[in-house]
Amino acid sequence: MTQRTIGDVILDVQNISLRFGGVKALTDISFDVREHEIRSIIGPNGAGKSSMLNCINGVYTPQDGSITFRGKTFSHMNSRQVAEMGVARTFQNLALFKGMSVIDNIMTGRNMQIKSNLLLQALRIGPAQAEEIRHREFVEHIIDFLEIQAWRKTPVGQLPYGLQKRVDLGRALAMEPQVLLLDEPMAGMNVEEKQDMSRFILDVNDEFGTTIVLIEHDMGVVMDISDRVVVLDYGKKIGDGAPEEVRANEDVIRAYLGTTH
Ligand SMILES: Nc1ncnc2c1ncn2[C@@H]1O[C@H](COP(=O)(O)OP(=O)(O)OP(=O)(O)O)[C@@H](O)[C@H]1O
Repeated sequence: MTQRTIGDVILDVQNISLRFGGVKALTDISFDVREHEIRSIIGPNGAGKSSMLNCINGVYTPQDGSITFRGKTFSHMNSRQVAEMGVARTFQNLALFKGMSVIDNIMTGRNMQIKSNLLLQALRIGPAQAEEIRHREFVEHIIDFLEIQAWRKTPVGQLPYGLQKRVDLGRALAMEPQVLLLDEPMAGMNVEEKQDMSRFILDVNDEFGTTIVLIEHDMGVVMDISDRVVVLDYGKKIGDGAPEEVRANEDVIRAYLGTTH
């Protein structure tokens, strides 16, 4: 990996417990994420990875614990409020508008940044026009960065899966997040697509300075690109540290031996 400066703690997860009826999805989970870091959460199926991401994202409200983002602690915040604080995410099952073009899908990520009122936007006059031009420029920059110029006007539903994942990343980047949550960005990809996506994640982290929290099943990818890794198993944290540390952790080895990962 290139030499990057990892900063102070930007996201602090403290003693999070989450239950669904009798199911304990997460039990007393604590970990932190430092500014500019690539931090991964791994674990076998049903370990609690998506639940953890959904707590950070404001989709689920944990019964216990707190999450502090840039010094602000929240336990009851909805997804929109979390997004406004600077946390964006991509989805395991793509959440794109299949009939809309690549550009228009990425533009939806700019919605929160648009300040002018709806009528001015609809008429494209005055400040709304200037604003639209600015947003459009930013979106074009993302399109160039993700090397998807050739498909700018193509409806997203017509693109191969790997490219759709890239558009989803573009939509999240359009929000100019400080922290980007990636939910299995390589799921369903072939080797080449995985290599491309790994490179884009590293470049986003490097060039945009975005802090990244990543859930991923492909252990090879995780170990290659992460600064630190949290390991969950049955909703409990069983490992936390640099990739080489986690790889040598007996509990982690045991948890993975019984699975297909
Ligand atoms: N909305 C829900 N309602 C009830 N139980 C849930 C809900 N979401 C998750 N769970 C349960 O919580 C546990 C953790 O699930 P979660 O999806 O967070 O794991 P995961 O590590 O992301 O799994 P996978 O790798 O298969 O996506 C599982 O037992 C799951 O069945």
